[in-house]
Amino acid sequence: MTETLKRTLRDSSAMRWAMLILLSGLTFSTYWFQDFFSGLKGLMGSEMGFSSEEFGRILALTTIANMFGMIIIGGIMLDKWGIRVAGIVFGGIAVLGGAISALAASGFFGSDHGSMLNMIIVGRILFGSGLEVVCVVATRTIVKWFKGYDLALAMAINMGFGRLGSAMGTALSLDIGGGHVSPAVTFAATLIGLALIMFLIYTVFDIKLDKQEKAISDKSGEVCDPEEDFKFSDLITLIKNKSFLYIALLCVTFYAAIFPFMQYAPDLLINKFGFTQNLPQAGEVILWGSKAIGASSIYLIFFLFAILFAVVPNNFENKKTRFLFKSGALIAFCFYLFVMKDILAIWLDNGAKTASLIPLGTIIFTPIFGNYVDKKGKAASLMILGSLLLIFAHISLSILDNVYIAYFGLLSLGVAFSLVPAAMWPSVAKIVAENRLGTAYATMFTLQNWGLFLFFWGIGALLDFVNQGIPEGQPKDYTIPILVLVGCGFISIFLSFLLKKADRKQNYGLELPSNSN
Ligand SMILES: C[C@H](N)C(=O)N[C@@H](CCCCN)C(=O)O
Repeated sequence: MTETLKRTLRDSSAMRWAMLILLSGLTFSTYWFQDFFSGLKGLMGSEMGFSSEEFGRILALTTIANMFGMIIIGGIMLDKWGIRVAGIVFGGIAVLGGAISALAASGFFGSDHGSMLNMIIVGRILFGSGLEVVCVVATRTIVKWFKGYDLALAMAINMGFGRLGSAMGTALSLDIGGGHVSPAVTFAATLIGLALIMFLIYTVFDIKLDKQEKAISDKSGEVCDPEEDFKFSDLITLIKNKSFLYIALLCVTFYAAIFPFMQYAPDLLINKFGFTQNLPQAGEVILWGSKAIGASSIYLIFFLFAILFAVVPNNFENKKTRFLFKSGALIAFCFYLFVMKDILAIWLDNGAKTASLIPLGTIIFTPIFGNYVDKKGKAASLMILGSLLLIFAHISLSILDNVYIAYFGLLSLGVAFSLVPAAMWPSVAKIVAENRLGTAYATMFTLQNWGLFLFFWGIGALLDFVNQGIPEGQPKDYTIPILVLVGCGFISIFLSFLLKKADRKQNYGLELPSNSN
């Protein structure tokens, strides 16, 4: 687009990506807070005396307000108040929830088992409502800025920030806590506070964009598709739409097999495959830290240049440039792996750090698949493939006992966890009109929370049930709790096929490139 055609902030690519980063702070920090307990499960048992069932209860009750309509209420507020107010209010609720959980874990409300457990749960319920509505706000905001411009890629990058938060929360919480739960909870809650400040900065630009768009529509008499208020009849209409119904159910079964699994994955790797949860010595931390920071900074500089290079218009038109860029990226990555090899070896021995590779891997894969969906389409087929990988992953981590196959299982879980979301979320924007997207995402997230509730709690309770009589600290058998998730994979495949079939009839173009719409 030439300068003369740039009418608003959203027509500048630099501005769009900058807004995405400001917005993604909330995604990063809320996902961190959602997942960081997974790395602390063992410690929560030994330090606070929480059983697997209680651990599962904390996670499950995070979803309780959402199951009974909180996300829908948030969606209605979003429609009424707009992105800015809804983001601030629900981001604020997440901060408040985080703060209550942090105070509870520090013993502020009482240091007995019951007070700690109950008040952590109160904090998590508030946090959970904030997390989900913030996610709807983020999605709505991305559509506002990126419609017509690499929407799937932008959504994938936003999810990448979320996954980075999950990965870092899982991998580093034990180290951040220094062997205690409370500092790790305080750190996680502080992150959400900082992200809210980033969102406040975002709102300044959002106001400016609204003013520019209003001025343009006043001048030209253009009438924009108005955002319509939530009506319950919309819900009925949505659910009656077969493609929407299948994708919403797929969202339930697919995420039920992934998010709950991730909360238990570090403990599973420790119990089933003998991974460690040892904290490194102070000297080792300094040595690895300096090595990792050195190598990562060099790689980051290279990476920033690559991005700069990539955003210069028409750079990739040239075949030779493209080849040079790709070879440079590969050489830099090999160098990076070489420098980091000792750290990687230790990383791959630690349960929480290995489990963090699942969300970490999705950061690379999700934008690649997002870009593929933008350019080539095939969203429904990719959801089928993702569900197949999910089945392989859970079989390899439950009934099989080989650690190398388990690594493959984790890898395929990472690919599935990239493929399905990269294809699913932009597809919703094809099935549902833009002014109904808030309702659509809120409905999907509500249903998804029912599945999460069941499996967050169910896995913990089943784990206690099948390991009755085994004292804390002795290896637990995870076979049956994880095998149950294979069932979710089979239902996901079935739903993906139904979706593909329904799309053929309803012609939403799920198999077509997004950028052609
Ligand atoms: C946590 C939330 N309910 C969720 O499902 N998040 C999705 C991403 C949704 C993005 C929609 N644009 C996830 O895969 O994390």
